[in-house]
Amino acid sequence: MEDREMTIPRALVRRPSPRLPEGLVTHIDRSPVDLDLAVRQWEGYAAALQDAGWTTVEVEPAEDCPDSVFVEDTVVVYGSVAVLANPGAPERRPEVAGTAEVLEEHGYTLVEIEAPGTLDGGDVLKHGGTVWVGVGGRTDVEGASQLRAHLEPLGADVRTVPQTRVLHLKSAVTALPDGTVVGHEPLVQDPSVWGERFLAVPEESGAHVVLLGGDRVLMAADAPRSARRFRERGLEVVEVDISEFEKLEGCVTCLSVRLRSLPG
Ligand SMILES: NC(=O)NCCC[C@H](N)C(=O)O
Repeated sequence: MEDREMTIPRALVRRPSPRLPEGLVTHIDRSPVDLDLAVRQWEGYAAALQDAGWTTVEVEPAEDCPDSVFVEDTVVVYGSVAVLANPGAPERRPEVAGTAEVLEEHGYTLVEIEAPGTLDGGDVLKHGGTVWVGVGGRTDVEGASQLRAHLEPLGADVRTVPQTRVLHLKSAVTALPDGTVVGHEPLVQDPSVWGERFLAVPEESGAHVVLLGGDRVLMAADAPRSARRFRERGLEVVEVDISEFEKLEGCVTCLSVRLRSLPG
């Protein structure tokens, strides 16, 4: 790995569309989204990444795509390969082209999930060499099997996980730096998938962490009891208010794509 890759971690982000308040809701009731507040929260989120040493790279805004701020759903990055998603919600498919453009400019090898398979990046949890894919919501069996075909030659161990209680797998579980998988139990279909590695957290948003590097994690501000538990485990927790995105079933994870080993 080149020095530059080691020293400049980058994260893709995408400015909210003016049509954000029209974003999809599936598992919760719709409530009004304050666009101005959402933009301020998005800026706060990007600033938190930057404060933690990440260079943010903006994907061209997609003004006609209400959900485009949730950039994570458009791609799965693994090493130097970017697997372009085929989002399970047809309305979101036009979002993928902008992400592809930026990743191509940055030297990634692009491959894609092809119809009839569907896959959203939010259904893919990676840690170490293991990749868990939530199947049953926006991602289907065919999409997961195409992802496996792309990633197994790269050495990934790809495992499918049933997932229907929330929008995406990473709305239910994410991983702490040491590989502990955290989830709010009522929303996790089958915690036994993770065995001893599973840690229950008391709040829904407590299950959503973005790894910022080292022992530092980013999470939403509305899970203070989970944040306390993480601090007790020795983690440094950065909290951001993302209330307007949560009204559209968004989490901290879905607002960026972290590029840990940028090629070229
Ligand atoms: N990865 C994520 O959790 N993405 C959130 C997407 C929310 C958006 N309103 C959607 O339904 O697609």
